[in-house]
Amino acid sequence: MWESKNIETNTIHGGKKSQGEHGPLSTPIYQTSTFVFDDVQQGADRFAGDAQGHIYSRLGNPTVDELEARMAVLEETEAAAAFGSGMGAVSAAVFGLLKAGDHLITSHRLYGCTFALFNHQLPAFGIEVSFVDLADAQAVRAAIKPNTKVIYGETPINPCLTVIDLDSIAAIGQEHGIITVIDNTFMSPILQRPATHGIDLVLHSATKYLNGHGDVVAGILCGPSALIDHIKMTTRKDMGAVMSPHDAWLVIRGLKTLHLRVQRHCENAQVVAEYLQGHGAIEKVYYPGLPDHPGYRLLGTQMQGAGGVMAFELKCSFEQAVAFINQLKMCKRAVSLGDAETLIQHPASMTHSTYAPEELAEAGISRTLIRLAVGLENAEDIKADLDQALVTIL
Ligand SMILES: C/C=C(/N=C/c1c(COP(=O)(O)O)cnc(C)c1O)C(=O)O
Repeated sequence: MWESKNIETNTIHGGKKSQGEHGPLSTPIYQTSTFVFDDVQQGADRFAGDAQGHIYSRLGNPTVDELEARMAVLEETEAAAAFGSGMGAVSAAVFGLLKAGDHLITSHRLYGCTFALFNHQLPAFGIEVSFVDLADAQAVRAAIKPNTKVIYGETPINPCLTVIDLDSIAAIGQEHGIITVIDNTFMSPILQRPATHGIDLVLHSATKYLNGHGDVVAGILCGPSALIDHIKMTTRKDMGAVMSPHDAWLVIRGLKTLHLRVQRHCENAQVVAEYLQGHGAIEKVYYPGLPDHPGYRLLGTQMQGAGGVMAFELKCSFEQAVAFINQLKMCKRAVSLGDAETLIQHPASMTHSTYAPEELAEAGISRTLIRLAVGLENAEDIKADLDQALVTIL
């Protein structure tokens, strides 16, 4: 298995197992639900963990195994587990690490369904949740209780791109014996590797940049072998949010161009963010690549680029903001991000509609906030499409 110190090479070769029986360059798709045993003893030994070998694709599949090996190399962790969606990874992680009576510290700013899981489902299972500003180390420390087991956050955060200092969160976790989990979806390992800052588990909606072509819903969790194996053999095996071998094959293919795509997303986003910041119809642009963004100071250290997603406030009414989005011709009105196409959406009524009005206000999500996931098109075309739509609200 070839491993380079250069992530650009590892997106192509890292974690690649042997060539296999016929030496295929492209990883074979093991499109099978189950695996045949030579005899009863072999089956029993595999179930008991006394023998290597596959049993059933909910427990592991050769194509999925290879994706997991590749992701562990890219995030610089011992192991990884693949899931049928990002939320599959989120739920397997928290239910694998927490039980009734435990306490989770998380952010009041999260992707909408993650917020809904933490705000509604976990308490129903007797798990206490505190929502704090994870960018405020004092607030995090103040929230710690004797039963605190996990600190969970995203950085940059969906949808306003708030940035959390990974070294600070990792230090708090290590000081107090609390497991830290960071959702790295908005960065990808190309721009940020939380485990290298001491974060225990790194999570992705592989639906986004990792796959990068808008044709897979998937999730990944990277971390120490002990934690990953525990989650695989409990909340993934028994809750069943497994990734299909075909989706694993598609994500492996996506990874091979990840470094090129992320670079282009960042270049385009910087051009578009600066264009928007200078436009008379724009109140505010939230993008870590702009000097006025609080996360700008972490560029070049924690983050090797500002990413492809930004949010902005329009100087207009809600109705005008809707008219602006509906006026766009090339940018696609769709949720998700990290795809070749530029995608635009309205968090308050879409990805973050799980937030109550007062919760939206606390998270800084207004009804005129728009999230833009900049794609791989020529940046001039993206600007031209935005420009022709913005004139409708000037
Ligand atoms: C429609 C979906 C969006 N996001 C999802 C998402 C997930 C959940 O990932 P799956 O969608 O379950 O793969 C996890 N973590 C983060 C930071 C996310 O943004 C969206 O924002 O547009």
